Amino acid sequence: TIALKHGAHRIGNRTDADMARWRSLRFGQFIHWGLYAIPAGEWNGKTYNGAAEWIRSWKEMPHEAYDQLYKQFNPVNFNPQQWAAQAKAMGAKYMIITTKHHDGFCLWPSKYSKYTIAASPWKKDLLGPMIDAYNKAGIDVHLYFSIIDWNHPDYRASLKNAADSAAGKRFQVFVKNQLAELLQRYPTVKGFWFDGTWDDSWKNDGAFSDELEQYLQSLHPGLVMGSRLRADEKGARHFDSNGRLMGDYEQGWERKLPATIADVHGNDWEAVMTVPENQWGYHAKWMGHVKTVNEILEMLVKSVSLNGNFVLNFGPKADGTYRTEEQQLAAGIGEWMKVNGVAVYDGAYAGFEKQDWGYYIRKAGTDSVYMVVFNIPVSGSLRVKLPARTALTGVTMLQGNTALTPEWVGRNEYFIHLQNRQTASPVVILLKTEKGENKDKGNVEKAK
Ligand SMILES: COc1ccc([C@@H]2N[C@@H](C)[C@@H](O)[C@H]2O)cc1
Repeated sequence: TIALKHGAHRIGNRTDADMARWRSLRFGQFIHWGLYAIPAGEWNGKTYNGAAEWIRSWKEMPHEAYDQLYKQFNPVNFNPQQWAAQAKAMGAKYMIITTKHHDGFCLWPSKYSKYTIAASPWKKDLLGPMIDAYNKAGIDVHLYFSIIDWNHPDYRASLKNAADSAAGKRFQVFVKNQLAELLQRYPTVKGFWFDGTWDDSWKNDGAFSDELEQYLQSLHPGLVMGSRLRADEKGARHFDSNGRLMGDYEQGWERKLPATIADVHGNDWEAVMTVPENQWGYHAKWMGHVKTVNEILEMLVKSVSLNGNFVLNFGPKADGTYRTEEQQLAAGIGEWMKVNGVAVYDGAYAGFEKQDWGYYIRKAGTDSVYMVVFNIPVSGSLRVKLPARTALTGVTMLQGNTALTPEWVGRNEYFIHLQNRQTASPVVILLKTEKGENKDKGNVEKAK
């Protein structure tokens, strides 16, 4: 291995209570809200085909025009209690809010910037009421913070000369001040979700990002921060030059999921997902495929089955309301989570051989394993292959709490025959297992 001063400082996952809590929550809500919701992906009658929150970078959007939008930001229908109730009904256990996206506009009245909600017609802090409402609903809050800041005069993508370096130093002080300010104003937050850390100016100063992470931990012990914040002193990001994960969980799964358990290398990880193909901020015209409830449920369940968290993104409108598609999605997901969330919360990799019908999720630290079935075979027979010397002692269909009698096909293999093959939602079955050889305990049928 290479001697690194600013690489990973820990081998293996964090085992403290704050991280165990983050891991147990499994399902989060991302919220992208800001000035970009005003143009909503359109300008001068033209539609921007990129992600709505990137419209300032569109050649059809003059920077001056975008930078005046804050004068119109007035979310008169903002109702944080309603937002929190919707998230709670959906079954989300944590929420990540954009405090400041790449455009640099702050949703809180930062004393380090003029480009904040205080300068808008709304004037008032948006983060405080949101964090309070979500915490009251029993939902943890994490703060999204973009290092890239298109509005700040000292932001440099790269440092080409002494003047750039001086600006870069001033910018680092600004970042540190804003992050400390956020922790001081909102002490109940559980973590930061950093973004916009790909430019050379950041990548080439691994020492700063390392010191910043440690500084934030010292201000707020237990803070959970993903792998996107840091670079090591050789410019390696997420994984240091020895291939070791930096930060508390792998944060690279954006609009994509790992395929198998091998892809996560034993690390904690989190996936963040858009409802349409690629829109985080509110876009008036969603193009391409819009994910359904069952598609989202499969992504959530697959993530948990591979020891990860899954975060679904919402993009409120400029007036503070949610579009119908997002409201309906939240409600539909919540419908299923009400009955089956027990298979998601505290869920972990089961260690069973993957089958085509769906995913296994182990209730962390127990002998209970849930089967979440997305693909009922034409035969209606679900094959279950247990690890060696694991006996199956009980099978229960969650819906209706119905005991099932599996067919034992020898050694540690069973079939579970489903009577009803028509289902509009994923079917959840609870397996009780115990160490030991499978012998006919009367709770299984012998193969004929
Ligand atoms: C260069 O490609 C991207 C893609 C997405 C992003 C941001 N990360 C997501 C979580 C959103 O905030 C998106 O704007 C930034 C750069």
